[in-house]
Amino acid sequence: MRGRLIVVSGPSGAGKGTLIRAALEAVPELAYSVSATTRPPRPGEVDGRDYIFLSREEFEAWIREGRFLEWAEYSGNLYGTPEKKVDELLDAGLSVILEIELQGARQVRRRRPDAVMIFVRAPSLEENRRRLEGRATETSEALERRLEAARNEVAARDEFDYEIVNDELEKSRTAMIKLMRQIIRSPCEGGRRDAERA
Ligand SMILES: Nc1ncnc2c1ncn2[C@@H]1O[C@H](COP(=O)(O)OP(=O)(O)OP(=O)(O)O)[C@@H](O)[C@H]1O
Ligand SMILES: Nc1nc2c(ncn2[C@@H]2O[C@H](COP(=O)(O)O)[C@@H](O)[C@H]2O)c(=O)[nH]1
Repeated sequence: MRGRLIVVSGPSGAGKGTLIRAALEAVPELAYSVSATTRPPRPGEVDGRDYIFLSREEFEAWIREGRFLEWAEYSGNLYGTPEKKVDELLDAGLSVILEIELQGARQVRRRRPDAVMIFVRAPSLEENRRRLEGRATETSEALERRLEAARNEVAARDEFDYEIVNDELEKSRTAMIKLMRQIIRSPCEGGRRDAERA
């Protein structure tokens, strides 16, 4: 049986990656879609595992060749989901998580109406700011750009099927794992489904 396509979106710093890592460790039927980006690697990031790091010219060639399921410009860099790999994983019976921002999530929703859409946010924008500051991966200018984008993203949260408010970490990890198991078990019906808030 083909796996489910699962989009996890929400502001930068909300904790998407943290919750996705917990779900990948706990649920063997899940796979992670490795995105391509023109953003430079952060210390510790590995090409092919965290991202496929491309130059802008290479990324634009991939766009022309139709290799992306979705792509978007975010905070001055390009990000995109290579489509072929996603379909290979789905055909192998795995459910595939896309960790992507809002413009990309909307594209996936249009192109793959059977995708399940999950929104992750921090309990407040102030807490989101604290997390981004604590992660210390952004310049102050980039951090402000990400928080500006976060305001628009939070305003769009009703476009999603499920929402996880990532407040207390252990509780959110448990909610994410439970939700992933529930999605994997549920039949693929296409279109929107009843949104049980996580
Ligand atoms: N519930 C939580 N309470 C406190 N800190 C958290 C919580 N969840 C995640 N964090 C921390 O917040 C920071 C941002 O988390 P993470 O990198 O997972 O966010 P993200 O949404 O994946 O961001 P990006 O979209 O930029 O990749 C990290 O330092 C992480 O350890
Ligand atoms: N539209 C897409 N957005 C993506 C993709 N891969 C990651 N992202 C999102 O970009 C921002 C910034 O990520 P960061 O690693 O620089 O912090 C974040 O919201 C990611 O979810 C993608 O393939 N397409």
